[in-house]
Amino acid sequence: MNLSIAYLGPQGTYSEFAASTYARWLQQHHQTDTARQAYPSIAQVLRAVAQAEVDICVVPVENSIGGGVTTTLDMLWELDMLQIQRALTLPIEHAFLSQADRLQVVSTVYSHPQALTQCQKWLETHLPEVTLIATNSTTEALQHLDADPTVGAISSAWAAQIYGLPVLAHPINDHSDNCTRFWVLSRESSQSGDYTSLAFSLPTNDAGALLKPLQHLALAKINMSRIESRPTKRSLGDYLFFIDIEAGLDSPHTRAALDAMGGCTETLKLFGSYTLLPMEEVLAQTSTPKYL
Ligand SMILES: O=C(O)C(=O)Cc1ccccc1
Repeated sequence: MNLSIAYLGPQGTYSEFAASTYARWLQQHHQTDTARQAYPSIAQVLRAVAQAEVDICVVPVENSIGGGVTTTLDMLWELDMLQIQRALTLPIEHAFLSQADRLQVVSTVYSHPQALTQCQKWLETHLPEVTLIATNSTTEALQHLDADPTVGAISSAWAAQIYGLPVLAHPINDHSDNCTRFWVLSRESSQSGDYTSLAFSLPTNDAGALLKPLQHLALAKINMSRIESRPTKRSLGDYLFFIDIEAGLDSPHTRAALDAMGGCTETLKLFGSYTLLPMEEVLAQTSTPKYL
C-alpha cells in the first residue's frame, strides 16, 4: 500500500520532519510505503486531504510557547470532515540562519509566526532593530538568503544543512523545553484512542453558557487536557471552543457525556479519537537528530 502524505513545505520544515518521522513509523510498524508531498501553506495541506488529492497530512497544532496554531484549528472547523488519526510531539530548537558575517549587519528576519514568537526574547536582545516578516513556513524564505547578507531567517539546523546556509546562532528559542504537537489527519473516521478532540459554538452568550457543556465532562469525570478559544468570525466576542479530553469515542460513557454536551451547544464537531505516537521510542530508532 502506498499512502500519500501532505505537509507544509518547502523542504526542511519542522512539518516535513514530523511527516517523515511518521512515515518511518508506518513503514516499521505497518509495512506501509509512503510518498510525501509539500504544499505552500497549512490551509492548502488540509484542503488537499479534504479534496482527496492526498490520503493523509501532518500539521502542527500546538506549541508549548506559542500556543495553538490558529490556521490548523480554523481550517479544521471550516472543512468539517477531517479526523485525527495520531498525535506526535517533537522537541524543537530554532537556529538563526544568514549569510551575514555578523548579526549587526542583519536588518530583516523572516520566519513562520510561531518561530518568531518562540524566539521573541532572543530577537529583542540580539536584533532589536530588525524588521520581522512572517512567512508561511520557516523555510519559505531560505532560497533567497544567498542573495542578500542583510537578511536572515529563523529555521532549524537541519534546514541550514539542506540549503547550505551558515548558522549564526543556535539554539535561539526563549525556552529550552520547546515542543510542538502535530496531528496526523485523514478523511477516515477515528473512534478509538486515549484522546478525543472536539470543538463547539454556544447557542447564547450569557452567564454560564460555557459552563453548561463543560459540566457534563466534570460529571462524567472526564479530564480535559486543553481548552482554547477562537473567534467565530460572526461577531466580536463570539467564540468557538476547542478542547481535548482524555477519553475515547468508542466508550459508551464518553458518548453519553458528549451527547449531553451536544444538548447545550449550538454546533458540536468531533475531530476523532487517537493515541500519541511514542516519540522517545521512534526518535531513538532513527539516525536523525533528536532535536532539530
Ligand atoms: O514552518 C515550519 O517549519 C512548520 O512546520 C511550522 C512550524 C513552525 C514553528 C514551529 C513548529 C512548526
